[in-house]
Amino acid sequence: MDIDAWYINSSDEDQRKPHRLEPNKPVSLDELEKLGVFYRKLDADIYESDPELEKICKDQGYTYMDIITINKDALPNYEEKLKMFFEEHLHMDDEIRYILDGRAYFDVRDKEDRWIRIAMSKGDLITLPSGIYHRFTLDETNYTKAMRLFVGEPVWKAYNRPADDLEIRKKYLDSLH
Ligand SMILES: CSCCC(=O)/C(O)=C/O
Ligand SMILES: [Fe+2]
Repeated sequence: MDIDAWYINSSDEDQRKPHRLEPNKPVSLDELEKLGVFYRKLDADIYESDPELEKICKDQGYTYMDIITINKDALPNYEEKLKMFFEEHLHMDDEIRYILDGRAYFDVRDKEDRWIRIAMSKGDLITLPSGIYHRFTLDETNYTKAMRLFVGEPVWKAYNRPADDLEIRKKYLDSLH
């Protein structure tokens, strides 16, 4: 399974640009898994009747799913939401997203607090663990459609950084040892 992830520079350029270092410093699936980030590729053309997706949901206990389309015309309060998604934050629960169409980036912090950018495109399913600092942005295509999965009723609340005193953050940091 292949993933395109890399360390980013800290330039103030448009967040939608790749922000690759020169030379590029890629991050492997193994390195991401050590941070608790899991990735897999599915066939998004058959998401409505995909036995593989059904099995994942059953095994992981994902009982909630909805679909969000993120572009200027489809998402109410588009600019405000994009700004919110790009604020560094964490959640009390895992963030599970399955890209059905379009492209986007998730950024996650590594153990040394450096940003890693993960390129997401059609068929990519990602799980970010509860307590990890992260953010989300569209890329320069300005469009993605994603399934959001959840165990039980969804809780969308984001805790912006600093949230270091939260138990979930401490638990996450402990899990890295
Ligand atoms: C692709 S869904 C929008 C992003 C989001 O829900 C979130 O919490 C980003 O961190
Ligand atoms: Fe999030």
